[in-house]
Amino acid sequence: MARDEHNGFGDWGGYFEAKKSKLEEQFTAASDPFRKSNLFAGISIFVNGRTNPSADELKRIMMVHGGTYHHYERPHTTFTIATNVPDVKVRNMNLSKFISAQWVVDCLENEKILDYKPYLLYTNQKTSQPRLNFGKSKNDSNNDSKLEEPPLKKSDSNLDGILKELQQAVAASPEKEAKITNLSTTSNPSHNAMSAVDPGFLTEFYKNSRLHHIATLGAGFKQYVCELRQAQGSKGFPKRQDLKTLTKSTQIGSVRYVMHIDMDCFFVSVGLRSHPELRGLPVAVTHSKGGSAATDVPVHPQADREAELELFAQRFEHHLHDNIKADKVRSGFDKKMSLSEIASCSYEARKKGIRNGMFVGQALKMCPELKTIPYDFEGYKEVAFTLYNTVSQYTLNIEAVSCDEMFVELTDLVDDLKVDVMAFVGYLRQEVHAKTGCPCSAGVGSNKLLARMATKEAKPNGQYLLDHDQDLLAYMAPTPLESLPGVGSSMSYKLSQVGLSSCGDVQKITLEKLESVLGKKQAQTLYQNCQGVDTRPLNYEQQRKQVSAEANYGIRFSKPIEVENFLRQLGAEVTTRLIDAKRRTKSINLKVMVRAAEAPVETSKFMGHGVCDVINKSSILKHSTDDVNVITSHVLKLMREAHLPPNELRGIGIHLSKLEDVNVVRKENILKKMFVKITEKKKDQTTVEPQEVPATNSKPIPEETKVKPKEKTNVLSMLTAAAGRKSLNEDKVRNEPSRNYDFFGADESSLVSASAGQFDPDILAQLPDDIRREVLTFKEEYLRISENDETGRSPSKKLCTRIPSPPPLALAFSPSSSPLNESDLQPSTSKAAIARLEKRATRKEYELGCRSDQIVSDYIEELPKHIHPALLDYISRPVEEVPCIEEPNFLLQLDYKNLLNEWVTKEEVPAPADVNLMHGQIYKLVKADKMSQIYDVMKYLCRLINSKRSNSCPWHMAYNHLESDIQKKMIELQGYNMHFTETIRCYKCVG
Ligand SMILES: Nc1ccn([C@H]2C[C@H](O)[C@@H](COP(=O)(O)OP(=O)(O)OP(=O)(O)O)O2)c(=O)n1
Ligand SMILES: [Mg+2]
Repeated sequence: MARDEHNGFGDWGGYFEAKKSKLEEQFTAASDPFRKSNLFAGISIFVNGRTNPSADELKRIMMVHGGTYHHYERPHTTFTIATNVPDVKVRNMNLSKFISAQWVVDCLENEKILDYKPYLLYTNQKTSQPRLNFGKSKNDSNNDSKLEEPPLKKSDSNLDGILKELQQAVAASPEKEAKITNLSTTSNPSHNAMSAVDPGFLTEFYKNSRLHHIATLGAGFKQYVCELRQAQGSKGFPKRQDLKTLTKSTQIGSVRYVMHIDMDCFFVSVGLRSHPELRGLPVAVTHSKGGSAATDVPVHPQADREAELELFAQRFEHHLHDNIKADKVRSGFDKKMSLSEIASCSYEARKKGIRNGMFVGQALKMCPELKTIPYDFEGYKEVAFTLYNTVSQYTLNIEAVSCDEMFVELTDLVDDLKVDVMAFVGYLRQEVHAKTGCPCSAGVGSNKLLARMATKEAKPNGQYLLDHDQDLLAYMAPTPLESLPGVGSSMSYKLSQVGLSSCGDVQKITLEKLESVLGKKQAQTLYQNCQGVDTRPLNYEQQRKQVSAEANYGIRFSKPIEVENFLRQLGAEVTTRLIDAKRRTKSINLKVMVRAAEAPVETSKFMGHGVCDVINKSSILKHSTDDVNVITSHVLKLMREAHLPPNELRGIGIHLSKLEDVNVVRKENILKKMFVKITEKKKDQTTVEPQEVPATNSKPIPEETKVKPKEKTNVLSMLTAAAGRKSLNEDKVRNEPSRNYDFFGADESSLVSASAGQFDPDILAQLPDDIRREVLTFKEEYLRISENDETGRSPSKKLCTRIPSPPPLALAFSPSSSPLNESDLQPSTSKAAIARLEKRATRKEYELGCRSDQIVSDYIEELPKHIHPALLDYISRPVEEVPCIEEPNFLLQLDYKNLLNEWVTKEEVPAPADVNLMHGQIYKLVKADKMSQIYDVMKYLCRLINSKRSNSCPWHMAYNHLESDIQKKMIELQGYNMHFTETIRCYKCVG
């Protein structure tokens, strides 16, 4: 199986291609002896009609000055030289390449390649490349008859929204672009800088954010394919008729063909269309202007680049096990080098060791002659649409991956037309190149994995078929594991720890061994992948699962009101995107990047985010929404709950998930039904109004969203923790005034909704007398303990005895301990569904108001670190009355997951009795040699705990304690350690 360089034109096409190539070869051979200069190196011309100088003279000029003369127009012809061309021809031609012969003459005279734009024949904007005006009517321009038809299918109304957004995003004036570019290079940042406080910041930020453009385009094309498929009906593919002339297939029987197609150095290829003089050179697309601007970047006097980058590197190494990123960061130590990233670099640059994503400063060290070109977001969009529209003429079995990449199922097409698959691929690539002026590569295999592998072989500007009779094991063997789908830095680290780094390594071990490292599901997939097997189907109708808006540049605030204003803008932005996607959300997540305590205040990348801790907080809604007021008010509430000082914020994002289609008729709400039943059952319990009513929410909170706490301990925890937090905050603020900010009472902004540290009198008033008394007693005691803490006496014992002890797990065995019966959960009666719903119900209660686990955990989080061991002692202390569950071991019961689920989701702090019980049951499993059951139990338990709030430290401690105990027992009884794949993710209590 050799690389298929065949152009795919089959019998008739092959002749012309051969002829063209021969003429080119003759031309090249003839030119050498007469070569005077290499002025036109990398440039090819085709002369169309009469010109002055004549075609012969132009040919001679090219010959002696290193250029190429094409006797026929080729897709890769750089320019078509002409005086004018009849309209009828123009319609099928790429106008961006038509220039006057005078350009050749002037280049020769000036002895350098001049900008060709002033010589363009067919454009109404002589100084730039002709632009495709999406959404603009044909009559808008006098020259429209001469302009190429936009390659966009205009029937698509939703797409118009995406396009409009993109169009606005790329319509930045040059001055504005310059302003943003200067942000990273200005020597006096405070004068020119635009920060998130400026009202126009967000618009400006998104205009210039490449990641925003890539993400928007990628999501847009997934939606585009869906809509093309829905609009397709029974129209068929008339363009398939053109393919009937292709080489016939020699394959007998049905063989699966999946194609992966990807543009070559996409951003660079698009950019080179307006910079042909740079073809063949090392080129990179980046915000940095390159040259001295990239090697002599002014840095804030208080920024400590080395310290900051070392912190970054350590985080990459220790948390993500990503040495590549760590090395990249360390490469940026040089004080004056630009930290702008290279979005894409040409293959000539790659030969010098430059890679996409590298810092410009570092790249310039490797290749000082590297040329940098700016972004052309409009161009990327235009080419991407042409790519998708070209493929969709032949088939709609397309899985959009990103703006420059897709998978295409070719099996039906090839069967239908009985053509050679690679002949089709060649034809398609030629068509894309001819229409866009940009090369692409394609790989074909019997599944997605192999198709993508084949593309790697094909690049640049080629195509490759991984034959069905190829020895796949041998082919896959050298492939590094991290290049397989789903293998990220942390999984590849885990694998490398047990000596597995390539597919060949995995091929040599058993599946069981791999399962003990990764767990069943991941191991099975990886095992198959390493053998070239990939069972993933192509996903044609990818529904949007998440919509987000995030800014991690320019985030500098000093007052809560500024944060609030910004959140309102971001809320509006994310809601617009949600509406454009025709979706509604049920889950609102606020992601905040906060300067890490050890990170310098001034970041070395001006207005960048520097080293941060990431905090995520979410609200789960009862009903889906696309109302900007609802979304914004939840976001404000979440920010308020985070208690973060405005000046420490470095990045803010809103992520909307659990999306529902606006058009889908809602099914009966099972949860609502369940809540009603629970409420009925708990008529005797106290009812408490939700603590917070978002100030900005114009709509009243619906009756059913008001919270009914399950147990008095929740209310107690909430109230006592508020007091505790206040006291501890005061304590901390004294030592470290800029952190542990409390939005409450800090400013007269509308973020303020409660007075600091005080029990809400309204809630207090609604409590039954006995609880109120307990709360007030507890408050006094807590404050007294805090004072003791200040004087250095450990309050741990007292605190621990006051932490509400939930009922032991043993109670969970009694059906009456749950507020739910199976009948409450109609129509589903499966136990898994019950467990799921219970978990959701519990979570929902927390989100909607109680948040008891959050409050207690916050409270524990605030405790001085030295108290953690005491807390662990408490959790793991031997309990005299360990509930006696002899046989059968509940961890061997079918529904053990339900029990664990109930235990973990319902309790803020694991009760010692329960922890003891778990230890006892697990010991029995160790003794009975039930390793896979221990593995499954621990994995499930760990996942449950990790899915709790990140600061559920008592649970983290309990789990880690359990795990280390198991290892001890393993060594003692079995003589070896178990390998647990799940670990607790908490940087506060583990480390
Ligand atoms: N982290 C990223 C990933 C991608 N891109 C942009 C620039 C790329 O040109 C384009 C397409 O990404 P590819 O991974 O396909 O990379 P290229 O097309 O540049 O190179 P290749 O020829 O390897 O496909 O997306 C980016 O700016 N930042
Ligand atoms: Mg690409």
